[in-house]
Amino acid sequence: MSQSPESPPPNPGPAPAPAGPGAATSARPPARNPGTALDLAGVQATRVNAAAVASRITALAAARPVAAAVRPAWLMRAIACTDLTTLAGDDTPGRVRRLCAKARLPLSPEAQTALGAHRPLTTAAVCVYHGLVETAVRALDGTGIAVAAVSTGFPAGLSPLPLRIEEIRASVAAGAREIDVVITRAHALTDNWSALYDEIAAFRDACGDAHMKVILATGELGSPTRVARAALVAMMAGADFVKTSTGMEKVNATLPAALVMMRAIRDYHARTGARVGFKPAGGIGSADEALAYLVLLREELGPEWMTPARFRFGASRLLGDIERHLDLTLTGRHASPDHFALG
Ligand SMILES: O=C[C@H](O)COP(=O)(O)O
Repeated sequence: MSQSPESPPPNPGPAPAPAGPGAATSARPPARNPGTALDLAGVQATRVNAAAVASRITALAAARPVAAAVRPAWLMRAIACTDLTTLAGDDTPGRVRRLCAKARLPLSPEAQTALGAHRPLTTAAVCVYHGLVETAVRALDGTGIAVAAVSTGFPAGLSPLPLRIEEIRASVAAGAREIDVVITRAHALTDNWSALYDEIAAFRDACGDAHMKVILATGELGSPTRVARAALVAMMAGADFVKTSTGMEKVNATLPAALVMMRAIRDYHARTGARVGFKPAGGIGSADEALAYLVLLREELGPEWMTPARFRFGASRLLGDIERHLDLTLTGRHASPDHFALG
């Protein structure tokens, strides 16, 4: 198993996606990744050429941008694929309820109509710490918007394993339909792939019917090869999504890390037929960044991944910037930076 970012598919530029704004905000993937046995030889054989990754990302930046005519549809797709997140020490039930109100109505009905949305637009999920899961579940009741909980001693993931597993179970019992788990980085950093596999498999078992996103903390893994190997191990252990970052590392989501993870997802799909989702998270705050990730996603994994079932942004600030962009499209005037503060 090897990645070959040095030979990317031809770059067609971002052909306008019939984004179907507001489409399918159901947060549940159509089928889960059952996982496989740990293929240690396959993991160890995986190597990534960092220079080739960099050159692919440079080429992407130089390609033509998403055409102005279809930017609103792409940006509404970004909203539909967002896990609207608050993960702060001073989170309160009131803040989470306001965030949930924003998740239910990320753009005004008038704006949605003017932008051509075919059905009501919502975010895919609201992502909170365990202690606020019940508040979010109540606030989102009847909407179909999932509550995602960060569990397993987020963000460092260094609490005792039984406590991390218990935290997952508690979040599921409280109503979380999605669980974002963090890996023990030391397992990846010491090439202890079997320990990493066992840990993630135990997390998956504790998740039960809740879908599991595995956070690799790519900024702490040291090399793209290690990112690719960790992503593969996570998928073999049953990850429904692989996610870049907690938002708390010094380096969070990056396009190079995203490319490496998308290629790992592609490899895994080719080997098993399972379509694992991808979630870039941490530090993604602008509409232009969101478009860059969506273009990369479309080129690397194809349009069938451009759905909340297989793609999410983990973001606390992104929605505000997308709103400003869409407002500019509609009014021709720039809103003040704090006009769309929440989200
Ligand atoms: O999982 C999501 C991240 O924690 C969000 O990070 P952010 O606050 O930098 O957008």
